[in-house]
Amino acid sequence: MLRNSVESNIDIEKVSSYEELSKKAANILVELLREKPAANLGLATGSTPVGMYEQLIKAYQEGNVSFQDTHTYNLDEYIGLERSDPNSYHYFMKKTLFDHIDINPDHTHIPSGIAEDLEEECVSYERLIKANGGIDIQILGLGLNGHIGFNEPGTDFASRTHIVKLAESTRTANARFFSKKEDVPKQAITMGIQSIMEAKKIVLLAFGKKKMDPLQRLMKGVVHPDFPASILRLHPNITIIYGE
Ligand SMILES: N[C@@H]1[C@@H](O)[C@H](O)[C@@H](COP(=O)(O)O)O[C@@H]1O
Repeated sequence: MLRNSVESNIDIEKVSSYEELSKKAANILVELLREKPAANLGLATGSTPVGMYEQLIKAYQEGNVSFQDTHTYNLDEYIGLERSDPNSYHYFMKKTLFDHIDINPDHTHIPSGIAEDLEEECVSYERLIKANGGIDIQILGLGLNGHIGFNEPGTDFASRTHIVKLAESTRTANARFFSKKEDVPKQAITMGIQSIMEAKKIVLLAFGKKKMDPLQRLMKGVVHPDFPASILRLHPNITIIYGE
């Protein structure tokens, strides 16, 4: 699919600090949860949403929000890392958010990268999201090569949860969290592009100079699998919060 000039209805908000980005993003989720405490949140890892998680914890501690009835679905996980591995996204989410709020651990869902049958894991993860009514708001970061979740360039726009081979550039970008690049897994399990596009609302966060080129490409480039995030322009309800 190639499209050059897509009329876009993106709600785009520029911020002047990372703190402002984090507060705005957290507020969107807090507002949703006040209206719909049993909402399904689609969550992301990476460094960009960390400040938003801090704000959510603060909102919880101040009594402004509860997660008791909330369900969460994470985008992705590395293949082969135990849940207790500090580099796994299970560990990241537990330490960064879940351990600090009143969410029921049984309501937090992350694809398993150590499932015996990974293909079956993909199918059941998709099924789980659907069975619970779909994602109300999906938080996304932006990979430098346009990846969303771990959907690397070339991923079919119709993809659902699947297993991916990570791009070398992604392994290099994420090596900062590992002691050496060779330790970065070569594969991951990720919600697909179609699974992401089915979220009722998407909030994409991008902060820092190096994210400005990919963001520009998302906003103005050709909508094409070579740059997976470009598909987001076709989502009917997307907010982008960015700053540098
Ligand atoms: N799988 C994650 C993505 O979901 C995330 O958006 C991206 C950007 O991360 P950061 O926010 O650290 O730049 O990193 C990883 O590859």
